[in-house]
Amino acid sequence: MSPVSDNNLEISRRRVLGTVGAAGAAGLVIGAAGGAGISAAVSGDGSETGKAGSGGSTALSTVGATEVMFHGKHQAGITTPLQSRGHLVAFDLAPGAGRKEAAALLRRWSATAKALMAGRTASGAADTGIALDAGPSSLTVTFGLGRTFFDRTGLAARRPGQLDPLPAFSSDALDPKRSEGDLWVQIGADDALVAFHALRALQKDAGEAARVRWQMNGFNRSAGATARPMTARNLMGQVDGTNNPKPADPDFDKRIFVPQGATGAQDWMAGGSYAVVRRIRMLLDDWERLSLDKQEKVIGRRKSDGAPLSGGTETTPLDLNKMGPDGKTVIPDNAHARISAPEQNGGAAMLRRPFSFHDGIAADGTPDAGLLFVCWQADPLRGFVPVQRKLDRGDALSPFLRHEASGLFAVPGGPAEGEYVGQRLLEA
Ligand SMILES: C=CC1=C(C)c2cc3[nH]c(cc4nc(cc5[nH]c(cc1n2)c(C)c5CCC(=O)O)C(CCC(=O)O)=C4C)c(C)c3C=C
Ligand SMILES: [Fe+2]
Repeated sequence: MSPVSDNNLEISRRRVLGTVGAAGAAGLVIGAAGGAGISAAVSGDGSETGKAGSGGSTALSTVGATEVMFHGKHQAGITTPLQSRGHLVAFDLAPGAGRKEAAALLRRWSATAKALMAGRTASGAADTGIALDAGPSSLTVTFGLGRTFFDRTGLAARRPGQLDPLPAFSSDALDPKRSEGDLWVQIGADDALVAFHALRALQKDAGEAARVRWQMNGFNRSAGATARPMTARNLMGQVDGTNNPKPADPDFDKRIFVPQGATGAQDWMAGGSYAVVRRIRMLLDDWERLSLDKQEKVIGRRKSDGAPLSGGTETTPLDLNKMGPDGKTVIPDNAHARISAPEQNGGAAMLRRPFSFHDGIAADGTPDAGLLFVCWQADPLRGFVPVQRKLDRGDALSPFLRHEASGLFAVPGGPAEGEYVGQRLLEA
């Protein structure tokens, strides 16, 4: 088994253990801190996970029993392996709600997230019962704060410069109603009911303090759908995620997380990260009209297995200088993988952790489908922004995409035991 991305690395470990689990202990606990490593195997009889096995003594499957820790250096849902279901939801604080209400809300949300991620029922809001019988199913709940949060709570002086608005890009067709927001929540789980249950519980917890501004639903391939752990595919059919930074890379933490010793306006962000969220519609009818050869040239990689057009396997580094018999570079000058590569962007890198979306068929008959692109970095000005600027100028993929919504959120570090997310900002 050759892991091909950090996500797959983790998935492969999980599945190796999961195979063992089928014959014995079935559940796993995944730590939220630093690389989502597996910290322990737990019994699958339900004693560790609350709801698990409530209907009898049958052990949960590995998918159901896998638990991601709420507490840790970083919030869960950043380096956690991709889950098969996702909800992204942004809230605005209600008129009149300020710092006190925001602190109480984040305290309530943290308590609910912790309980649900452990497979227990929600206590704050009456539990809806949607997730009864299921285990934690790798549920993660990740909380972020938007630029406007700091004005609403009187904390503008502590707003990091990293939350300055993203520049406008020529290919943007952004809908402000589906963009930004005071607060952002990313929910991921390997079970659709567990994910929806968390969404409902958090929405109820918001009570009078905050209202939903926008919500988007996404998905990835289900755990166990492939014969061996593989990098995900997107709705264009491409293997997507291969060249993500890996937790084992020496500069991974520096690139993705705000340093622990951060000072000034950033001190409360130590261990945190910045999420750029883009709803990117794929113009699938146009894309699917391209021949396979043209599709592969647009990306610079083979569609079948994600290998670079310059040769090798999926994990072989791109040879950007390799020339073809026609005297042109084998990976075209405007290929997406070339233009977005860190070596073409002064080292700019980000951790891409997307969900696909499909919201039915639009009035013109085209699928309203694409990518809920979520990327993580210590500083968007050294991650998303330079790369998107470059893509905006000459990416062969751009004609097949439409950026429909955008958000930038500060995602505080993981809460210590007894803490809620954002406490270091709100109670300083
Ligand atoms: C600004 C950042 C990026 C946006 C927006 C983006 C959109 C986007 N990408 C794909 C498909 C693929 N992207 C791939 C690689 C890749 N993409 C970005 C950045 C953005 N993509 C980076 C930094 C990289 C890695 C480059 C490298 O280091 O080699 C690939 C190739 C496989 C891989 O490495 O993941 C594909 C395929 C789509 C469909 C899309 C918008 C919908
Ligand atoms: Fe990309």
